[in-house]
Amino acid sequence: MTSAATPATQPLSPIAFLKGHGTENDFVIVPDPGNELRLPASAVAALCDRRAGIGGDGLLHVVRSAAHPEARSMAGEAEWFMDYRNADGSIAEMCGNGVRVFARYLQRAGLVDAGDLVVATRGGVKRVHIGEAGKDGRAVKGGKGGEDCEEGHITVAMGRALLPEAGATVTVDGRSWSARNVNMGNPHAVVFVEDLDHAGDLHSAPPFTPPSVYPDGVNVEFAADRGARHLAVRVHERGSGETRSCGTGACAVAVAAARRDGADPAVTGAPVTYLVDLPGGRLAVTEHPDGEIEMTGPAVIVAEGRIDPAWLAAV
Ligand SMILES: N[C@@H](CCC[C@H](N)C(=O)O)C(=O)O
Repeated sequence: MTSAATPATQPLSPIAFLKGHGTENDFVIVPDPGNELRLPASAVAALCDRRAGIGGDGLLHVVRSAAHPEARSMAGEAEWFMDYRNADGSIAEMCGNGVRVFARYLQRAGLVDAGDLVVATRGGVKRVHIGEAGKDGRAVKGGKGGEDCEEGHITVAMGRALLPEAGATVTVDGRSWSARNVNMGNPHAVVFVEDLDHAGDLHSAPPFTPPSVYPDGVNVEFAADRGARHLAVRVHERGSGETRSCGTGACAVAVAAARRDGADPAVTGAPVTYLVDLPGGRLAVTEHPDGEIEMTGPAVIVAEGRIDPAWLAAV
């Protein structure tokens, strides 16, 4: 995680924001096409504060790629850059639920239509497909907020997973498990447990992971089998704490489960799909023989409003 480069002054007029979520992983969305806002870590943390701010697991800063130093090189491919921040203000490479909500915002704002688009992220350019209401064959049935999602589900080509050989140990409240190390652009430690309650109270006892293996921190997923290619997951996110869902985490769990189950698509030549149930809803994750991972789920905008610029400048 690094710190953000931001302009020195804040505009004085009210700043537009929206609030949205994907399987209850919730975000403050701040449209800023020209990258004119000053959003240091303290401002992001204040906006994401659930009592003194708007509240969210993270913030989606919506910027034209050409206007952001970290995205300029992707501007020829992708017009929009998802400048993603965790709730504590730290920067992450990728956010799977965030990129669906980001696409939903672009659609709602009339900046893109349903169908295919590309979004620039710190983890590279991601291909996104916005399904049309009621007729998209990729809809995930049975998920909370799933089939009822008005505007259709959104599928993201998340890229390939890296599976470093070096494993790690995850410790919660004196109990330890060996974890599978999976990188989805951002780091994940996946632990298989028999019962998700074994992860305990992740708020008061967050997981400990060795800094020698994860010097920049890590997202930790606890996964339990629910049936054939069907998993239930709880997640403790780097920079945000326990959240109700994590898209990159669901992908990491699905890949780790496929390797555990001897279902590596690169070997079998057949795609493999896992349903991943998180406290906030269901995601479907498909790994293809070329290694590409597709994640499908809902994305909802719930509100929009204005931020007081004087308040933001003072936090
Ligand atoms: N909730 C996200 C992941 C957000 C970033 C993560 N906390 C990190 O620091 O890597 C998702 O849906 O993938």
